[in-house]
Amino acid sequence: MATGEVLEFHGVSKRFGAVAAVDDLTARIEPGAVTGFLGPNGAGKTTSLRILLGLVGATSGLATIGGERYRDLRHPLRTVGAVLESSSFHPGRSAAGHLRVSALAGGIPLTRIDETLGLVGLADVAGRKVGGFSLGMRQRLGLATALLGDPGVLVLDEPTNGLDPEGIRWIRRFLQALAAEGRTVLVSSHLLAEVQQSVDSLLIIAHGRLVYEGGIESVVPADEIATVVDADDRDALRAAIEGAGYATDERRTGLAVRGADTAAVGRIAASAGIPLTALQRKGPAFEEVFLDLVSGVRVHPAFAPEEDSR
Ligand SMILES: Nc1ncnc2c1ncn2[C@@H]1O[C@H](COP(=O)(O)OP(=O)(O)OP(=O)(O)O)[C@@H](O)[C@H]1O
Repeated sequence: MATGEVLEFHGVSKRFGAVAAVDDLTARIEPGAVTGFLGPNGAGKTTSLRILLGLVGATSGLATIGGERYRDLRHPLRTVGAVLESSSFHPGRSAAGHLRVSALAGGIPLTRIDETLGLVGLADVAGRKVGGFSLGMRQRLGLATALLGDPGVLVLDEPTNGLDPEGIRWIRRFLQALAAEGRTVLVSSHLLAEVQQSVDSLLIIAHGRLVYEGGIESVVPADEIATVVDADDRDALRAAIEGAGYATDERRTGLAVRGADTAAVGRIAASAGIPLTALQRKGPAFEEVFLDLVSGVRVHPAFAPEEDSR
């Protein structure tokens, strides 16, 4: 069984002439989770992934997979699988034929061909020419190629680009299952909604710089979130919430609870046996915070310049 590896960027920068495509990127990606690499077009995601995979050299800094640079890995195809683009298949070759070429080149047992085709749901079309494949089928074939060596690390650049909702849902579940097996899954996207629903952890990059690193639930700072909740027995509800350690504020529409999300407040009410008449989240939307972070209007506390402590 493949084991996930930690991925690390240590002060990675890449310049293309006057353009700083990646600017002093330091980040750590853990196994056992799907990590989203989110940023607008041109933010530097693809360049960062290419540096990690040894396809382009960094101007400075170091990117490692399990502590090693890609080029120093003893078994690269068994360590990391990548899908960077989906259009590079020879149209006249079958799906199985493609995997055969990759398996032979990588010294991977040919029995993996049928196994990976089965994994990605292409077993029935193994002998069909790729020229007639839909975009979704090509994405699946790209994934099958990446999985041939049963790697513990998967790196995918915009895997849901151009897919229909069913294809997006399939990839999302597939990646979550791979992470649940303990693999490291890093997936880039410029689509906020996509990442928001499908990743456990998040890196946000803008103009080559990291502007957020952490759990998806912490993107909106907890102290900006409030929950407004109400019950026929408002006094009992207030007592239960305050008993759980949260302060409440009386509003016309109910009690405002700072620093607690709807799930937390709902749980408190349920365990106190209080039926709710309203439960509503208040505070900035994830998208609003994301746009502020990438435009620089907002700086996440962890990335704020150090304050003068005098
Ligand atoms: N080979 C190259 N030569 C010159 N400039 C480049 C090269 N590759 C990338 N760039 C520039 O570096 C910056 C970052 O590009 P990159 O492709 O890494 O961004 P991205 O976040 O992956 O964007 P997208 O979502 O559009 O793919 C852009 O300004 C891009 O034009």
